[in-house]
Amino acid sequence: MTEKALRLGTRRSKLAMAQSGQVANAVSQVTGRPVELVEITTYGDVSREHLAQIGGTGVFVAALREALARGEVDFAVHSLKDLPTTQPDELVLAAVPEREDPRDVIVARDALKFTDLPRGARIGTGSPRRMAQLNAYARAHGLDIETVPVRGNVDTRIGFVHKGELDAVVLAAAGLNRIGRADEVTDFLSVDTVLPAPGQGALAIECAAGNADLAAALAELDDPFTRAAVTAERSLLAALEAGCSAPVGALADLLADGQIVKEMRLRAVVGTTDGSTLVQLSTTGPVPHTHEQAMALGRELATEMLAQGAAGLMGERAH
Ligand SMILES: NCc1[nH]cc(CCC(=O)O)c1CC(=O)O
Repeated sequence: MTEKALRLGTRRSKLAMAQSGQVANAVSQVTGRPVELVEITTYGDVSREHLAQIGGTGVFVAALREALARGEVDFAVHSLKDLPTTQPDELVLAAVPEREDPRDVIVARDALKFTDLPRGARIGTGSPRRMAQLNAYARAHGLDIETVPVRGNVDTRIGFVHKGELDAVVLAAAGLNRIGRADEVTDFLSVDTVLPAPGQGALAIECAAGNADLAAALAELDDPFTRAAVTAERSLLAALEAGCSAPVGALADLLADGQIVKEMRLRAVVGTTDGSTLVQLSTTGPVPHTHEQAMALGRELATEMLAQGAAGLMGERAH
């Protein structure tokens, strides 16, 4: 006889449904149980206000967490970059699966590359992080671009380009990959140009801390390197006291000598949205083996960035 289905709480957006569907398959493989999707509407899905205005952190996540806390669902899948850095005691990040491509990309008209955009090109992004770095690059390389705030799901954003209202939009590669629209990408932005959001490209699988059996089963989907990297990135974000809508980019990766992994590198940037000032730093350290070591890597880099004036560049604090 089949066991009772596990209930996976998910947002209804195409991206959320795609990533929940993929995780559902993986979870039913490791648990041997069927997984059913339970759709939950979040404030971030219904609000027409700009994300920065509604206060950033966690708007997509709160409703899913409430459903978990009420026991209406057994686990939830979040985009890690949308997850607040403070973890509620009653919930646990049971798994952080292997990360997808962390880069940002552009989808531009006429298959244009970022550096081939014509003078005065209008690029849609509502993200202060993307604005700051794109504008900084443009200033340094004599590009004349205008970043235009946009919001909405991936279809809406790409629609602005197809309708001719914008020359390009900036999106995360991972999101496009997950919804099967990777072929719309016209250029991949090097992380030397635009550092992604902390946690970008990674998913978080969360369940009740009290549900130890489920947490243990879900932990089979955890990728320790991804977990260490995103822990360092999010520790940096927390130490800067910035939220997910703050102009903070961060990416941790492994430095290898041939096949031998030597160190973890953490790169981070904070800047003003006009790109006039960036604080950009990098550090390397031993590959973290514990949560605390990964946290320390992020904290240490944040301390250096704050010493270089990072706090003054973040504008109004997201919470
Ligand atoms: N802010 C919305 C959001 N949250 C997660 C992703 C997809 C990429 C990911 O999982 O990191 C996106 C869309 C985007 O930024 O293009």
